[in-house]
Amino acid sequence: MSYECILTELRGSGERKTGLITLNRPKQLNALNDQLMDELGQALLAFDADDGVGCIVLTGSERAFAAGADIPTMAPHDFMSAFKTGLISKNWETILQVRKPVIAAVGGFALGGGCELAMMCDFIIAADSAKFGQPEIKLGIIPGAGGTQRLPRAVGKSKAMDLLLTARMMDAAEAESAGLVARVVPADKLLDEALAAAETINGFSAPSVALIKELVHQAFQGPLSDGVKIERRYFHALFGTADQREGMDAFMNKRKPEFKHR
Ligand SMILES: CCCCCCCCCCCCC[C@H](O)CC(=O)SCCNC(=O)CCNC(=O)[C@H](O)C(C)(C)COP(=O)(O)OP(=O)(O)OC[C@H]1O[C@@H](n2cnc3c(N)ncnc32)[C@H](O)[C@@H]1OP(=O)(O)O
Repeated sequence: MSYECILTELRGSGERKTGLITLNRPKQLNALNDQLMDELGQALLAFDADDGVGCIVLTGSERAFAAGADIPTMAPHDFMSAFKTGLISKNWETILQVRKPVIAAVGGFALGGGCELAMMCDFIIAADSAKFGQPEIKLGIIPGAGGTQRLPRAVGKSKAMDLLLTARMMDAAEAESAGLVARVVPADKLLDEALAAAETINGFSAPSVALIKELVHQAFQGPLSDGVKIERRYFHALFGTADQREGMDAFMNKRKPEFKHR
């Protein structure tokens, strides 16, 4: 499949590869327009459906992961046109349908919709050059793709309010200490580190990987007691897989497991 606003390729040396998606509107700092998000949705769903793909890595350019929704696209709208069209691509939620891990490799600016997109991924590895923010208030609007909901859950109420109300950016170190980012790496090592993390995950049992992703997202949905109950059932269920037998046999026989991903 050829795209205009993104680049896609398969990376990795193992049986299960990593689907690498690079946002590719560098002149506009990867601003998210309809075409980019429609292409991103297609690429995400294609990698998710490919049994040869274990993980997906989403990245941008050195200067910007994404500087937000495309402002010239939004500017002409009024309430009714925004309300009727949903304003930006129907694909806003597509990334949330993906069952495989999506790692955001963020260098440079991740602002507005760019920060929201990164927060929709399963975890963020940031370059030391990364800057995060939700500066929508400067445009006379507010975040529209989960920024006011996911940011407080990631960094706490006070820091989220500070970032949302002052429109200031936070650098990679602050983002990591606040809990938004899993780890910070040198900018020139960002993609290597993200692909290495994906390669590690690709080697583990696919049912375990999928259930960990599903259960961590469940932790934000309901009461702890419900989440623990659901986790316990999935824990028991994995004892019905060949990979559980392979994983425990490999440990007891002091050898590397060869998971069959079932
Ligand atoms: C399939 C699943 C998809 C899931 C998608 C999930 C996300 C949903 C996406 C929709 C979200 C909608 C709701 C969202 O909350 C709303 C927003 O995002 S509003 C926009 C928020 N962002 C901003 O306000 C940042 C705007 N940009 C800047 O402040 C500055 O550009 C900068 C980033 C601080 C960099 O400044 P400089 O280094 O000085 O560089 P320039 O300003 O000269 O920029 C270079 C070049 O890029 C163009 N550009 C930058 N940002 C945008 C943008 N957001 N839209 C369009 N174009 C942008 C800028 O105009 C310059 O272009 P040039 O003038 O040279 O032609």
